[in-house]
Amino acid sequence: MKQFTGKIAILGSGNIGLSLAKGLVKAGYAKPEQLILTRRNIANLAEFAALGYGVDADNAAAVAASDIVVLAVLPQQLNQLMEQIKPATVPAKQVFISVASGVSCADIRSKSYPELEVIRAMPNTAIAIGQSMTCVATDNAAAEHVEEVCRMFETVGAVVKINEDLMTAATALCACGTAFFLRAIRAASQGGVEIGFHADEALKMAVQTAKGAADLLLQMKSHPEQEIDKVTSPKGCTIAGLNEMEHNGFSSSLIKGIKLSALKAGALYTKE
Ligand SMILES: NC(=O)C1=CN([C@@H]2O[C@H](COP(=O)(O)OP(=O)(O)OC[C@H]3O[C@@H](n4cnc5c(N)ncnc54)[C@H](O)[C@@H]3O)[C@@H](O)[C@H]2O)C=CC1
Ligand SMILES: O=C(O)[C@@H]1CCC=N1
Repeated sequence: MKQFTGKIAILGSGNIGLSLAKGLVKAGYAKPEQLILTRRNIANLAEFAALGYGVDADNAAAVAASDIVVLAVLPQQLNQLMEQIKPATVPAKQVFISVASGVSCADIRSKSYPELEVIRAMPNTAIAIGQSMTCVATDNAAAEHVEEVCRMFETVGAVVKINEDLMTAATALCACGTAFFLRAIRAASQGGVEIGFHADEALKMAVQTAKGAADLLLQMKSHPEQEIDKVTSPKGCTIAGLNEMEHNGFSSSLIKGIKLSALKAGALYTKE
């Protein structure tokens, strides 16, 4: 794998920013010294500084020193951040990647320069361990820069290029999705406790069962229902449990939750 040779600023190193930083270093895409992490309170980044990561409270200085700038603040914090970094932004030098939900490439340019190249990326927190599902979209970036950004995210998981108008849908399905599947695993483990396992064993069993189910789809390239049909023996216990879950709205509640998250993702940002 070709290592990136430039500098990457991650502005707003909270949950997703730090997950990205850890993932890129773990994958060997960049060394800690090639990353500059910013955060309002950099005391919270002391353990990263000790590991050799660049840490700075000054967003503009971080941008000035970087080739790739990752915007990883909350949508409601973005306008202020763009104001802070405008003096250091040089469109011919830096490519901007925004992971902020509900903020378009055009919104970002409207707070910066019209020629700024902006690529949106929607990863999830599994990026820290190289298992993200990252969706990438742009409305103006050069093909070579999009390819570099895809290469970067491919080192830390799977990448799909999508149209920008599907970015809020990607947020709900893939980024919020991590929490949805985790809650499903937690609920399964609670069921396991009720039928006789200690909490730690129940969780371990539920986690491995979920991992095996996901891997069946990935490795066999089959449809979930094909695999479900292999589990549900006639008059058996699986179909009894599964139908009971469906009578209680299992699929419906997931679908409704994903639709609501997508609506909310599209309404997180206020232009002014
Ligand atoms: N958490 C997740 O799983 C994902 C989050 N996102 C998006 O990533 C963005 C960040 O989300 P989280 O990491 O969850 O939030 P967070 O609150 O954990 O991280 C945001 C960080 O930005 C810092 N910050 C705020 N203003 C700043 C400024 N002017 N300069 C420097 N640092 C500043 C905050 O101190 C905080 O540490 C959001 O836009 C969210 O929509 C996208 C995909 C997944
Ligand atoms: O909950 C949120 O708003 C962010 C965006 C996707 C995941 N976390």
